[in-house]
Amino acid sequence: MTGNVLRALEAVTAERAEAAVLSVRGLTVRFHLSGGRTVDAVSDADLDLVPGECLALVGESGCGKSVLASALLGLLPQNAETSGTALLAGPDGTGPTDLLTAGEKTLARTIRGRRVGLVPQSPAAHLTPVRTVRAHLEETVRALTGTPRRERRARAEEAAGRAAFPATHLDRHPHELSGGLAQRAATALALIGDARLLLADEPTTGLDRDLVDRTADELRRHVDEGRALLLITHDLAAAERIADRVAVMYAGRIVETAPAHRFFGPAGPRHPYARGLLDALPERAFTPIPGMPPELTALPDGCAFAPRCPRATTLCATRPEPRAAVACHHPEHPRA
Ligand SMILES: Nc1ncnc2c1ncn2[C@@H]1O[C@H](COP(=O)(O)OP(=O)(O)OP(=O)(O)O)[C@@H](O)[C@H]1O
Repeated sequence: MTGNVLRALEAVTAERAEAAVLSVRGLTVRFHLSGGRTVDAVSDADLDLVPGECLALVGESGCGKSVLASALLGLLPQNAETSGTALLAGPDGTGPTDLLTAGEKTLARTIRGRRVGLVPQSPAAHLTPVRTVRAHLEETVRALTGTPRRERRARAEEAAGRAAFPATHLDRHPHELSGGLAQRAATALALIGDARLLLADEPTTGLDRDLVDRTADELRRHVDEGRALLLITHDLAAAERIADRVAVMYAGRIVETAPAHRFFGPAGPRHPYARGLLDALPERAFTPIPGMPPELTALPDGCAFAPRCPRATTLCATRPEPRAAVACHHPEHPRA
């Protein structure tokens, strides 16, 4: 890659960071365990999300995706040590908030639900079993918007409508809902605060393919209305369906970020791990990546994927810095 191309890419990155709803730099999360051991769950992650864009964060189970999301929401446990910045753009001309240093009071009162909407991993578990969907919606309308009692019913129905939750099912309890409807109820709750950033953590887990597609399409609709969506998923088919860009995580690091059309298209990803993930899909080569991810308590100094990588050389004993959004000493050539 020539210096000019690299400079052009850097300029695009700087421009994106400026327009970003969320701009994360050097996000690192380390858990301290008893006996002095540590878990490097997220290392030096950078990402930007602009309005009207969906970024899918993908990677195998345990690679740090949910920890990254929890860090953004200030929901990490006490034994976590965090560094870096995660700037959330302020509403209408006000300055950004660093989600990593904001206090719990700020996060609870002004961020979660209001400026960041969370679409949870298991919607049924997220809903209180003894309350109807309407009661959930009205309570969230009250808590987030301070709407007077007489208008709450209409606001709750509006919120249900925005998430395509049927008005006929509003008086049902969570156990009376199908997986798809529970997902829509949870999405309706996430949309009430009208947050510009939505964070969806494995929103399609446990759904059948048809429901995965419908949930993904609904989330895309909210992106098309101008929201930014960080979609955390190990479901590459869902990511392909709705993402504009894909960030691939391996052993706590983002190893490649690419436009979705290139990542899933004929050119393919450039990091050997990202290519391995795609090749492992049944509808593609159906060839699993050999070996297992490393323990996050004992990460090597160099590239963590090297022991599983067909392209590894002695150079990989040193950590590859990201170049043109790929952290690899020997990136693959585009397939087409
Ligand atoms: N409180 C904690 N203390 C110590 N380690 C933790 C803690 N929470 C998470 N971890 C570790 O951090 C790593 C990343 O976990 P994370 O849940 O983010 O993975 P993930 O990519 O979201 O996986 P999945 O798709 O299975 O949810 C894992 O090794 C996990 O065991």
